Amino acid sequence: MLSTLARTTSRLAARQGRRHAITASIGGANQKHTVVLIRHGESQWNLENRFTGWYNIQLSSKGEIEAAEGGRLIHEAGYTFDIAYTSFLKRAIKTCWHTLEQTGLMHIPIVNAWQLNERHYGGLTGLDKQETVEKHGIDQVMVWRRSYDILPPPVDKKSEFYPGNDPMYKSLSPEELPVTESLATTLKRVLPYWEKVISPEIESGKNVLIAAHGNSLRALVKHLDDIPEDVLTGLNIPTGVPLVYELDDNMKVIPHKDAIAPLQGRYLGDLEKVKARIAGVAKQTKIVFVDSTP
Ligand SMILES: O=C(O)[C@@H](CO)OP(=O)(O)O
Repeated sequence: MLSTLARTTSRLAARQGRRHAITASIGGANQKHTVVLIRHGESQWNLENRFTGWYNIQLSSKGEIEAAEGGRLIHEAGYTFDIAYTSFLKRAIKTCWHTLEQTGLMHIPIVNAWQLNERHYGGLTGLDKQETVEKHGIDQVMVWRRSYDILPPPVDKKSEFYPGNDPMYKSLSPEELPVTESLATTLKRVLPYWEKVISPEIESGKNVLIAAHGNSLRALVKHLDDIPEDVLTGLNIPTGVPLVYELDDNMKVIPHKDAIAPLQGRYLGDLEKVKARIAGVAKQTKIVFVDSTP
């Protein structure tokens, strides 16, 4: 009993110390800013291995747990937020809620921005990723999944997967409604939102949480970490793992010693497990060897 109490007390002291360090650095001459990114927990279509994009699928039950676990890690590490940004999609919104619940911050403002949505997967939306490999070949599918600026085939404007048919997007102009997106075109909406809306809030001293998606976050970290296009193709972001960035006065990333290249921010949690989860994202499409021996 006593040892449990002692452990809890020392954990709380460490947490308070870290909180204090963050606050002190914000008040000092050399301001240091913190932003925490988190990809949503596993969705039902991640589980079913389907191209998702803007489809508004819910978290799987494992994804709910991953999101809460991500929030718990953030809380344990002592981070706190003044405002949270998320997309229009419920898998990211729910992840944001879980994070704020675990950190005791359900009262802070949450801003929903369509600009943080997942990249739109065009005509691939809803298709099984591995079946798509069997039909079109791994090289073609990897071009669609990870090339920087090659667009997947467009979605039919009559399809339920075209955002113009969803009342949720009625405030978007026709030019803003995608029929397909590459990472490059995703970046064209993520980056202005970061620069015009999120970054000024961080510069003003606010601690910010961003709960978003694999590819909208790949676009954001391309900018933050200045990742070249050919390196970005190999970057996968795992579900539900917090990714913490510390930024200097000029909003430049201060590299963390535990960062997994090409990122300079650090993932929270057991890094070996994080690496295994990153590999899991890459393995959603794989080459299948057919045994032709008689
Ligand atoms: O299907 C999607 O929308 C994304 C993220 O789940 O997949 P990928 O990792 O293949 O870009």
